[in-house]
Amino acid sequence: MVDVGGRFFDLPLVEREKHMTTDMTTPVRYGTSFNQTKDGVFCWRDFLKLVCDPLPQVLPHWPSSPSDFREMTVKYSKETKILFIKLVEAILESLGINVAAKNKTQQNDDDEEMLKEFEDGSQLMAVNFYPPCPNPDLTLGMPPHSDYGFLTLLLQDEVEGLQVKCNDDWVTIQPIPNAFVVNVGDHLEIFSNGKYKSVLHRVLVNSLKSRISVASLHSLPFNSIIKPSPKLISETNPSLYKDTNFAAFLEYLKSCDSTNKSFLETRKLT
Ligand SMILES: O=C(O)CCC(=O)C(=O)O
Ligand SMILES: [Fe+2]
Repeated sequence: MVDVGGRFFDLPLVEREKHMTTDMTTPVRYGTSFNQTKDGVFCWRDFLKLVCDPLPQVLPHWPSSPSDFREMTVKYSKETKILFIKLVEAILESLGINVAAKNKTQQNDDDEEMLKEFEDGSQLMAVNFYPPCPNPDLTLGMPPHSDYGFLTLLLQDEVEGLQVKCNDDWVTIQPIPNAFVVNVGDHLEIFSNGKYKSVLHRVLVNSLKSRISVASLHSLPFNSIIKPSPKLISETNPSLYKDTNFAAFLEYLKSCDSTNKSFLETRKLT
């Protein structure tokens, strides 16, 4: 995926810019830091964002060049979805929401229903390309942010750049070949009523090497309400977050371009 993503960014600009749009709702969006007209903050990054579901509807919009792009990306998105579901099963179990139980009871039916919602969930893929930067100290590849979804499966090439905020320090995440970094997103923080914390991260650039990463963002279906799991709420454990949905998130993005975990902050009840 890193290879075919890299070949997309090697294409001439006329080919890439066919996918350039300011419409946030299209199934494919290309953007380049060298040709931004609106963004107040410039990041040293080009990106290609692909909505991955429903596949039959979105696929015809995906880039048809390089010629193997669609085939490779479909395969990759399906494999990452399978991994995401496995991780969700483990996370639900860790929260005491046991979907693997074999005994059929009303409760297990509800839990299986929940897993089905994740299987039908939304997936967005962001292929990020960070060109070498002559002044790496003056900019960032990506400013500090947390991902909005449930989990992000992030694949990086061998060039370091990703940093995660740990206590008050930025910690560089060394790339491990063919391994994923799994980032907790805002929706999981809300769903777990704060037991999991979404992670603040940013990307540094360097003057020598370009860098590629592929982020696969997963959450519940686009129309779902994201709220703390009722299984985790009681009189002694009240809900700490307001119900939210993607529409609220998109509204927020339109209304301001601020970074950090600020969307999540707007959803907190305390
Ligand atoms: O390039 C990276 O390592 C991180 C990318 C990222 O945070 C994102 O696409 O949301
Ligand atoms: Fe991110």
